[in-house]
Amino acid sequence: MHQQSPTAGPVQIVTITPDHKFILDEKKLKEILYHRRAQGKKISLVSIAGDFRKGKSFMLDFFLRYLRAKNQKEWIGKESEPLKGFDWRGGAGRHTTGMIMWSEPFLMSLPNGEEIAVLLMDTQGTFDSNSTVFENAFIFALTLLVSSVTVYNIMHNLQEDNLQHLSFFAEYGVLALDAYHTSPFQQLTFLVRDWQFEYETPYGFHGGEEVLTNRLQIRPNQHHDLELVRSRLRQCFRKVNCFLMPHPGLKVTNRREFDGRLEDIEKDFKTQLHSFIPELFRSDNANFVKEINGEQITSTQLFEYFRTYCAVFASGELPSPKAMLEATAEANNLAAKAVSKEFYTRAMEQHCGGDRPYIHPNQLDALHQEVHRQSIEKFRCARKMGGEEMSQTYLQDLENELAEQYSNYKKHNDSKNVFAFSRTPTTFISCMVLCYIIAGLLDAVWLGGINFIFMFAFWLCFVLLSMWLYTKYSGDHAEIGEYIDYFADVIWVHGFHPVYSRCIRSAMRSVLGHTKVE
Ligand SMILES: Nc1nc2c(ncn2[C@@H]2O[C@H](COP(=O)(O)OP(=O)(O)OP(=O)(O)O)[C@@H](O)[C@H]2O)c(=O)[nH]1
Ligand SMILES: [Mg+2]
Repeated sequence: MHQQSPTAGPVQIVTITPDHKFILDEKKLKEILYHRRAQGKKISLVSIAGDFRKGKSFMLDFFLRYLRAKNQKEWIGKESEPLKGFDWRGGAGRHTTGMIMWSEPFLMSLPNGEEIAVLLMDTQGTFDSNSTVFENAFIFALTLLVSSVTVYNIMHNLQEDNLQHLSFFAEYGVLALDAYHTSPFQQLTFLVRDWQFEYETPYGFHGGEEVLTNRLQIRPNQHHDLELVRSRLRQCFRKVNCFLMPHPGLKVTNRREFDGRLEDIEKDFKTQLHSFIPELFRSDNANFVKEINGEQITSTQLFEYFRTYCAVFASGELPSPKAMLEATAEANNLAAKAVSKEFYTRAMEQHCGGDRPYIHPNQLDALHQEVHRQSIEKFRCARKMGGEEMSQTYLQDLENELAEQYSNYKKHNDSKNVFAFSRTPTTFISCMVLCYIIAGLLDAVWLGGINFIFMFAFWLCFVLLSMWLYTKYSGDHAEIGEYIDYFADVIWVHGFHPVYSRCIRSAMRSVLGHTKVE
């Protein structure tokens, strides 16, 4: 795990307006997901969702401490240190609004040594008096869709309404399961706060599993809806588990001046934090890395999913599970396209980016052909949802975008060619002068018979130079101009340049008076 910069902090990526519309801040989200530390890496997004005023942001700050401490045993911090990071506070009015992500990814290693980027996200609490049903559903849906691990924070007990809340997603999940044979959601962890029945069921994951099994049991004569949610939940979430957390103590809940310091928190709570958080961030958990359609995705892809899902929800109504499935397929193609385009850009930047010198147009073209081929191949090989027809549309888009990028690289490369622009006429004029002098000298020593060779070279240079001038100033037959440039390059590199460098070196030797100038 890497050191975070001192400016790292919470960033609002989704804002909810007073008229209950939401706005995705693509620029800020892009800054996080395209952070240099996350580039090209697989991603894990751990989020927390649930009712308002139930200690979600507070809990996230402990996640933050764990990730910052780089696996140290004493990750939980000092006894008198205030708890900071995602904003949390006491009181009855809701605090977090929209969706908030930590500005920098954390790095973790998978058991096979591969580094992945881990992100944290806080969400607006549901069911406060200001938010609408759609708002709640939107927050919850988007969180589940983009996260690899969602912590569903609930108070006191796992109740029927908590399960009902998930019924819509279960329906979508089953649809996706039928269509693509892979479960769309990964890990759902119920986190029961203030568990009061420790005498009956112990704190921790073991107790949680007991409660969960009990609640998910299908009983005879149960209402059809209740039965459906239960049967589907385990099907469409790849992992569902539950953790029972003790009450943190009265100083935490009742004191206005409580600032999150550990010395004010009950020992039981701290002990359970030690068992909950390291387990939640276990990198050998198969569901830790975000997957869509059975493929582990990178941060670039996640960005496309975010955008597409937000566009689907923009109508202001919760879309049907079928529409969500279509959106996922669309996002899946968009993400594959983004990865291929990123590959193309990165490879081209390496060879002809802003800080690279001018390269010959033929060389640039050969580079483009090869990188383009690989980029298209990458798109074709990516697992895509939505069938061949949908993927063809996106392939065409990719082709167009790559062609546009190539034309920009060409223009940029040409603009670096100031010297090369003057090199062609300089070379030809020098050749002509040289040929003319040699022909004159030969004439003077009565060897005029072989003059025709030099006069031929003279006129050849003259014709090439005229043609070159014509192509440059008229803009016609640009490829002929490029060939002439190439020919002049060859003469320059193999003829003039070595002679010229040798002259400079010997001139320097004679000026400096020693022989070791290279
Ligand atoms: N009862 C109880 N209170 C807690 C717990 N953890 C933190 N709190 C307190 O709950 C209050 C709200 O904490 P936040 O983290 O801001 O809660 P939140 O769920 O993020 O609230 P919203 O952002 O408004 O949705 C604070 O006073 C915390 O001290 C807990 O486990 N149980
Ligand atoms: Mg909060």
